[in-house]
Amino acid sequence: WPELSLVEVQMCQSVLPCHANHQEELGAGQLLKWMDTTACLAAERHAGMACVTASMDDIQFEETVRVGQVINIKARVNRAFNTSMEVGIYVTVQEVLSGVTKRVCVAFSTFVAKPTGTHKVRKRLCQDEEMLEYSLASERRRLRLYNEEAFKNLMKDYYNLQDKGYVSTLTRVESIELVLPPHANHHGNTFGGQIMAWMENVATVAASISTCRLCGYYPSLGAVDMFRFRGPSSVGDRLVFKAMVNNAFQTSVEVGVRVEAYNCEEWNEGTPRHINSASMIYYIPGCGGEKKTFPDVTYTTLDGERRFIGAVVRKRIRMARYFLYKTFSKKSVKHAEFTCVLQVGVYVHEEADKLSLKVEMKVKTTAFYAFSLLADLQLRPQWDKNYLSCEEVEKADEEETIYHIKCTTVNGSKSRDFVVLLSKRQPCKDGDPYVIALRSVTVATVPPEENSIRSEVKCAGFLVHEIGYSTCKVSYYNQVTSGVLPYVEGNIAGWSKSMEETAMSCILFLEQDLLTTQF
Ligand SMILES: CCCC(=O)SCCNC(=O)CCNC(=O)[C@H](O)C(C)(C)COP(=O)(O)OP(=O)(O)OC[C@H]1O[C@@H](n2cnc3c(N)ncnc32)[C@H](O)[C@@H]1OP(=O)(O)O
Repeated sequence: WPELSLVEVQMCQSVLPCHANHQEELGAGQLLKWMDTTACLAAERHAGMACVTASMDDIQFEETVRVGQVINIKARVNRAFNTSMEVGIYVTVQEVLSGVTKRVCVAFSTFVAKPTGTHKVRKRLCQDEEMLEYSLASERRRLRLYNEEAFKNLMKDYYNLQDKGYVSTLTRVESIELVLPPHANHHGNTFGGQIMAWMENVATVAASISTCRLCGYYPSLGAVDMFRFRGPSSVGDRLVFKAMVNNAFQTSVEVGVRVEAYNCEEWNEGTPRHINSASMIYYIPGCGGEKKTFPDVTYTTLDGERRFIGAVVRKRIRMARYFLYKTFSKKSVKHAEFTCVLQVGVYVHEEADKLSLKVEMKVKTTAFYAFSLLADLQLRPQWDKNYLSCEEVEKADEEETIYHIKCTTVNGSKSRDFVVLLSKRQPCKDGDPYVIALRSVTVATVPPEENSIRSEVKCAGFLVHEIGYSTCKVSYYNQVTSGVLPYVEGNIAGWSKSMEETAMSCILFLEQDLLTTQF
């Protein structure tokens, strides 16, 4: 056996019928409990003192675990900050007879040393092979501490057009638990994992109302959104769990759960403490890995609307984080719709280490007009604030021109420049789009400059479709390279809306130009 280091803890559990649901599958709540306990033991081992769970990042469950299999949970302190630590949790399942092992999920929890706010945890020295995880831990910390603000910012821009579907309040579930000593640690605090297990319990009932009653299928928990433990609860508290379906997407539903705690006094006065809120994402497993579709949901109250739109925003942020985590682990194949704000839609497609972006814009101008303006790259600094300047280098023929683009600096690094060939084509027949394609080229007349990083555009451009009288759809595509990434990473991670802003500015440019030409 390799020695476990002082920052690692491992737990092994045989999955018994008492851990499983009626379908003989391990309940996600039970798994979350084991994960939280293992991670807490790793944190306490490193800190040398008691710790509490502050948060658990998004988790995607990749495998169903069944009775008779063996679960292995490995938790390791990736990085110690000030009074908090990030613990990485790696869960696998093993088929006992064959020995085949599969990954169930990877999660990241933050633990804070207790008593909180006073005890700094010692920094951890790491080996070379741990350096990547160590650096990524601080990136993840940035994402999780910014999560609520990113959510609030994005909420301002979303609206809903859907008015059909079953009313979400039909799925409302409420349950109560009394915290007893077996539910708490030796300080009397309710275990975070126990709270997550109770939350999963009510969320599953709410999801089942929408799936079993309306479609005749049992739901499975596919992912949990970031959990934040807002405040402690302890032995003797009554915990009230309220769950409801917030929104249904094509093959998933989001269930929101709110937890309120009352001690005896608060119980008599009816003044609860809000200690936790989380969102859980369910799907209906079909045959051959296909997922079944869910019926639409709608709402009748303002609170319902807030939850409905909130689910769309959380999906966007979750997909952004998922992409970043997957990039770290080099495993991919994902297609995600990011936003649909006003006339702009932003999409990402990720496949085999390639990330592509698509921005769709609905523009009130003719396709030919939009095409003519977009095909003149020297006009782009007027609407794209990342472009400092763009000069024509060479015109090969009517359809092909080489440009030198100078871009702004990002994240304090040097500015970047690109030398690109722009090729434009008009439609051959009705229904075909106008095409503008961009890719990097090397030309002797524009050598790399010392104060700028020469970067690459692999495959980018615009497709312009006529969609009616004086209206067109402009789709912008970009296969993201390391040179382009700094300009779009804020969008991918969910903390910036620069792509939507640039798209809005492009729409204004294309539409205003038409106005000034007409009058
Ligand atoms: C298996 C046994 C373990 C358990 O189950 S423990 C029971 C479940 N957990 C709980 O009851 C904790 C309840 N929550 C709390 O007590 C407080 O909210 C908590 C976590 C102490 C944070 O209190 P605050 O007043 O916000 O403290 P603070 O602003 O001084 O921050 C202290 C350190 O915590 C970090 N933190 C706060 N909220 C976070 C979050 N959502 N995600 C990740 N990290 C977070 C914060 O960055 C700070 O870290 P650092 O000192 O800079 O290293």
